[in-house]
Amino acid sequence: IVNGEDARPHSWPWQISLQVKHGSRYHHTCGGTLVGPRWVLTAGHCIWPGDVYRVVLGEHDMSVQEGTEQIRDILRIIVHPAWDIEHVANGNDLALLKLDKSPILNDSVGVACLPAAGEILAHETPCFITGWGNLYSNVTDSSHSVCSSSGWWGTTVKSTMVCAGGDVVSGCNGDSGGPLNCLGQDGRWYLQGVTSFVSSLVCNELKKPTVFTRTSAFTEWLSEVN
Ligand SMILES: CC(C)c1ccc(NC(=O)[C@@H]2CCCN2C(=O)[C@H](CCCC[NH3+])NC(=O)C(F)(F)F)cc1
Repeated sequence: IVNGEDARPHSWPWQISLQVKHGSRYHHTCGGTLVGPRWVLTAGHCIWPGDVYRVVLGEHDMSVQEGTEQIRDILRIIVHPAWDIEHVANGNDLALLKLDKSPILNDSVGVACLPAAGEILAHETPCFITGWGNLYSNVTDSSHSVCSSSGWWGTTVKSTMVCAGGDVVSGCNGDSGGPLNCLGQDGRWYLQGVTSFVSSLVCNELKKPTVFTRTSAFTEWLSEVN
């Protein structure tokens, strides 16, 4: 996250760290969100065939064993069938991870709410991008019409995506797959987006806000799996 700030520990209890195994060690590669007792939603572009992953929940400071961490192996990886790493602009940048067993839900580990099918964010809805990605870049979404205009992302941004953040705060590498957390009318936080891409020049490039996969466009696919 560029121009972000340290979160109060465990204030986003559904935020997970997706870790990839290199040799005998695991390291953080992407964010993700616990969306069910045994299901994590992340970005399709985080998954590389042949790699071994694990999920760490209840994490805050990665350099310290805080006692709240829960580590789970992954039983099954379901990448969205229409995701194509060669065509990021087509969208569908999603993957569902089935955990070998449910984590213990407590103050540090919780499940995020999913929005209703087709729900479109009201402008100025309070949203936060969270993650352990690169630092140095509180966000408002830019409307689809602005975000897909020329000078901005143009036709790269599809209606199955949502833009938020931008020239100040943005997601950055390592935040991939993490949540766009937005406050609902009921006072609950909703997973409105899954961090997909930023400018390849600089994470918080003007008129290139962070682009998220809009979860409300994938309600059907998300409900299919269990
Ligand atoms: C759709 C096309 C015009 C396009 C738009 C933006 C990019 N951005 C990028 O490549 C920048 C540079 C580092 C990784 N990155 C990204 O945006 C990667 C996804 C890359 C997938 C494609 N290789 N995503 C992230 O860093 C993010 F934002 F999720 F945290 C690449 C291609």
